[in-house]
Amino acid sequence: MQQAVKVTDTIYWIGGNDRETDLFEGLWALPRGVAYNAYFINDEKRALIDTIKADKLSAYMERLVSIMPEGGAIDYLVVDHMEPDHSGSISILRKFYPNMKIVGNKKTIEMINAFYGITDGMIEVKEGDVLDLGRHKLAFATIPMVHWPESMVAYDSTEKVLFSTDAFGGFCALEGGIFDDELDMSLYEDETLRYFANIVGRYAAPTQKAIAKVRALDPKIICPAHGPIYRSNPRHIVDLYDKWSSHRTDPGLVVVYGSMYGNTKFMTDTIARAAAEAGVRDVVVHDASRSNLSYIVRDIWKYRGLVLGSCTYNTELYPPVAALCRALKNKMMKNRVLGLCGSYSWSKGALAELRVFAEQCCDWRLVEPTIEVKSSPTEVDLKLCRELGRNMAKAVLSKEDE
Ligand SMILES: Cc1cc2nc3c(=O)[nH]c(=O)nc-3n(C[C@H](O)[C@H](O)[C@H](O)COP(=O)(O)O)c2cc1C
Repeated sequence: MQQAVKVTDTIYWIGGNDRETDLFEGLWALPRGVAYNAYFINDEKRALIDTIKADKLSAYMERLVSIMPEGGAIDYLVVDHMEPDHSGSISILRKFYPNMKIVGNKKTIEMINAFYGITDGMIEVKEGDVLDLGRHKLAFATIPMVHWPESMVAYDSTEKVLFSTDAFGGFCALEGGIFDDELDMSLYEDETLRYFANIVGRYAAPTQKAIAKVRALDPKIICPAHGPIYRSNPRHIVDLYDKWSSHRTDPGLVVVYGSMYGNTKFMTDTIARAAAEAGVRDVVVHDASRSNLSYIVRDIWKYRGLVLGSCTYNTELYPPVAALCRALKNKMMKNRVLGLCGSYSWSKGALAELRVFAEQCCDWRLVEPTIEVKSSPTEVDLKLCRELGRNMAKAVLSKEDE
């Protein structure tokens, strides 16, 4: 039987790892899996913090019963977030523990009804309300749009433990360790940025508000709904989320191309080489057809510069590049510098669409020259590519664009 893991003497991790789902939300690659964290507080009143994706319930239940007295009851289920990877087992848990009260805010309660048809046995909490479990007192704070409108955190003031739901979460299953001091955090930081950029990033402004609330609490342990539990350095993950959600970037360049026969790729490779020669150490090149969008978006979130290159496809932008532009507009990223190039053979199309994209991203600065090539780049075109690479390097390394 799988065992609960102690977070403190009376708080336990009862989550599960998912290495079977290939695409989170049907979109985002999960080569290293994802963890769904949930917690149990063993006090005079027993409380669960969140449930788990329905097909992972057996792991959750095994861990829970490993520390429950036989036939013991659960008094409360706190629902911090209604996305089904956390709420998916509410109905079955309610059947298992019929007297368990479900604790959520007004929006949570509406959603529980809409998702699971549950209308009774609920306790509505508001900002600042406290649930008394005995020794532990759980205070609730809403963090709307991090990641859904009903998202809230629960803070145990007794042990200074914050249950932070999707805030401070990350991809990657918990590989043996579950705490920040037990894991290779360089891997988890990459996977946490990839999670932030793709799942929470659009809601950067609400994330900033959530961070202000969390800093005021100054928790000793942060227990997110995905990824490691932060107990050795909880401020570090708050600082990282703060950096990412305030659009602070590193001096690097992401180069993304959409190319069928290599001509556009030749242009973007030439730009990347010129940027490297001009001193940009971090240059990341993505083939838009092959890299999962989540990695491209992660790297664009990290670095200051982006070069987009696309061939023309049936009068339009090449479809994987169009999908990326659409995703980037949705993310509302700020404070980036952008270079563009495109190719065509008869009617043009790709570069014009990239220029429209640049105008729509009003917080991005367009770096010249933009380059449009007919079929294959000539020596003159390649010279312009090298010029763009050097100008991107200047913009990326300049302090003014920070
Ligand atoms: C299926 C297909 C559709 C294309 N549609 C257009 C088009 O609508 N307008 C145009 O000017 N060129 C069009 N082209 C030509 C390419 O955009 C052009 O040859 C470009 O240089 C190819 O770049 P690449 O080598 O990076 O794939 C098309 C090419 C293909 C294979």
